[in-house]
Amino acid sequence: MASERDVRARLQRSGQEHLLRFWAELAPEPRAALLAELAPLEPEALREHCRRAAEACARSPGPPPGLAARLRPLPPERLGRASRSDPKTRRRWEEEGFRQIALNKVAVLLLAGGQGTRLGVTYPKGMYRVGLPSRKTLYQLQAERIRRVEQLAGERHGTRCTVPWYVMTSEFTLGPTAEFFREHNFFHLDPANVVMFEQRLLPAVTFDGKVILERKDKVAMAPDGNGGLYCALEDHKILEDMERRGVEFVHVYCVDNILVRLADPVFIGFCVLQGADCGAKVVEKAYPEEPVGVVCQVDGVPQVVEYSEISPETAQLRASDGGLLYNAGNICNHFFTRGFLQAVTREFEPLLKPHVAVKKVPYVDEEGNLVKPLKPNGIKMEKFVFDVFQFAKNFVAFEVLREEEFSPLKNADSADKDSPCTARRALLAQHYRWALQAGARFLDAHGAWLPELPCSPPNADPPAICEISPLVSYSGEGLEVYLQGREFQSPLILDEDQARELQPQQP
Ligand SMILES: CC(=O)N[C@H]1[C@@H](OP(=O)(O)O)O[C@H](CO)[C@@H](O)[C@@H]1O
Repeated sequence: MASERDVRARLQRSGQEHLLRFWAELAPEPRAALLAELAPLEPEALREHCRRAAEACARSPGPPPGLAARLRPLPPERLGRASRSDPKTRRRWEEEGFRQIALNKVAVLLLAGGQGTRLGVTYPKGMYRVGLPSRKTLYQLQAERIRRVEQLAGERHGTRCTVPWYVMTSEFTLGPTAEFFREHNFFHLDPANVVMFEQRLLPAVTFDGKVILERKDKVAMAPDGNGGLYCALEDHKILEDMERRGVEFVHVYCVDNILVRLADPVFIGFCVLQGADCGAKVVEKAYPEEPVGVVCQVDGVPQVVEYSEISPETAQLRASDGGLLYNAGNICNHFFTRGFLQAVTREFEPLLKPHVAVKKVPYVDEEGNLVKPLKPNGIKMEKFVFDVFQFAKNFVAFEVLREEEFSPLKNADSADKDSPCTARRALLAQHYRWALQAGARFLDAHGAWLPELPCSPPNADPPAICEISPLVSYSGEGLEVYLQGREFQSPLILDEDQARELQPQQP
């Protein structure tokens, strides 16, 4: 283990010796913990990290000057549309996607290192229950969609196949996530096909470039953003694991979208048939200030401009058809070939520029008191997963329907958007639509017909509660055998047991 002297000397070189200012008061155990935390910080890198943070913070907040003039919408040839394509084309994409899945060439990778601060929970977001009748968590829904897509691909191609699930966690989420998966028996996935790995943490820094002490014996550390993925892939030899398994295509997604389609065959097939090395799913932005990044071009190169970095004037610009000019909302669902990820980890990662987030970071003051600041006092530096798009040789975007594929869980129920309540409604409304399309009808408690969609306002509960297990249907397929011409009273919970009961008996 590194000695206090070594660590102190290194900290001096990076201008951060204040981190040991409570050393004399610490007992042996906290001393060891602090040294263990400080020892891996390279002096030059730490000095540079602090310098960049202070410098970025000194610049005026908001979009970089001149950005607006460099932006253009994505050209139409880079944009595919799931909803506006003819059924034959869609089917071709889907078939290709299933073919690749059946060949075991597709993996999913979950970005789950975030701390869920806006949602206000102390545990990983994936463990959250939005209040579905089944009481399923986000993790469970995702696991079941993986199982179902494996099954569908396997049935089509007469084979058994696997979609490995890579889960990037952080120091904050690894322990509880791993335990949760174990407690739930990996949701009946083979644990050998669930690979958890940890992203790095970086110290939070004050506005004048000093690393913050959270306690006398602990540095305030934060995950390095979802773009920390690329270092983490390298740190944990994840691309080698993919290569061993024969994985060629990776669907990367973030944990909070309740409607996420894992390894979506339509998206995968579209990207593969386009010969893309990198792709992003998008939805039409709902309103100019919506907190989603926009997929566009900067100086002719595909990029995402994050919602925190676009000016309100630019976000409000209209195209000639009256719609938003920057309309392609990023839903954090990305496609990468393994080859592209390899090029990123080997070559491009150091070129990714960190973004600055100004946050309230609890700290210990000069007298040793713990302080919970009321105003932002610290800087966290984060890389963004989509910042690698600029290095793609063939980038494509793929537009999907919001109501079918995007309802993120960001805030607590006190907010009117992107909350547990809106996520639950989005899922239940979707399942109600699927059930009606499959020929079900719903009755109220008095036996009267309940209305069919679309009739309920977007923010209301659907007329009947209907929840369909992902193990029964991945994206609305195959429901007619259970539902066609049948009447149900709300709630209908169509899980595997219920499906067996509803299945027509073979003579
Ligand atoms: C760095 C990053 O990936 N930001 C993403 C991500 O935003 P967060 O606010 O960080 O959750 O998810 C949004 C979609 O939910 C997407 O629009 C945005 O661009």
